[in-house]
Amino acid sequence: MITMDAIKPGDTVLVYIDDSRKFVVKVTPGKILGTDKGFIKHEELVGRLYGEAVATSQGVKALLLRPLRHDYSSTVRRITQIIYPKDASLMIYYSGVKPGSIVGEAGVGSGVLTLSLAEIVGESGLVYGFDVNEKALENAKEHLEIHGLSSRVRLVKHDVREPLGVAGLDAFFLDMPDPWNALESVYQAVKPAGTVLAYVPTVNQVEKTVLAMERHGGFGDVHAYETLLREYSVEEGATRPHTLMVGHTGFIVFARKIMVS
Ligand SMILES: C[S@@+](CC[C@H](N)C(=O)[O-])C[C@H]1O[C@@H](n2cnc3c(N)ncnc32)[C@H](O)[C@@H]1O
Repeated sequence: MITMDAIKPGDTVLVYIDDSRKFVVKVTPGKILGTDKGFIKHEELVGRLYGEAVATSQGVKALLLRPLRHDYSSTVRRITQIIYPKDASLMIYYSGVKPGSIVGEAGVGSGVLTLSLAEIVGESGLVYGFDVNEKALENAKEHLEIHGLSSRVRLVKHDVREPLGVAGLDAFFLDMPDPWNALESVYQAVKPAGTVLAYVPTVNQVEKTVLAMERHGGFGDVHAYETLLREYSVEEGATRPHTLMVGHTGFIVFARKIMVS
């Protein structure tokens, strides 16, 4: 028999009105979700099933969904540029990160990638999230708590261009202006054959990162990628790509740690 979980206090729910009105709430009776399409009292969610719809105070339909990884980018409070799902998904896929992995990340920024990594490494894994900005760490902490993922992440205020004080990591993710200056500290933190993924917005940064990896000598299987994702408008007899798309986000550099002889 298939059992369906009813929403209870403390659960995390994605309240979806439309693509520009998605809200993550930790269900807390007494609290209210306010939107420009009306409000919903949290207690109205308790006992509902995921997948059900409720009406806002203005009678607008809102779906009750489970937050997925690609919802993080549209629901976190953005205090920095973020990594989009099309890039985060490829980076995570190439990294080999899985349940039980121990990974590093810098900078944490708005925490979009941190949330996905925390979800993937599971209860037995760990994410070290480094950032020089205290506000970024506080913001990420708040989001991790809402999603019940705090225990899987250690947030550390630290400049990753300096030694990290951790070793044996399975993978390291870099999203910072000058990843080439963090290569030695990342090299020391990652285990042999571990993966390193850098995300940079310009081709100049790609070149600097790849050339620095070559000069360093401790990185092999180095590649640079760009991802393009195009959504379609589906209408009978008139299905076609959306007129507008996200034309540019950033580039991804992939490498594996190799032993320096
Ligand atoms: C673009 S944001 C990262 C966004 C994040 N990946 C996300 O998806 O939300 C870049 C972050 O790197 C941090 N940063 C810059 N240089 C750093 C360094 N040397 N060490 C650690 N963090 C650094 C900044 O403070 C900023 O929060």
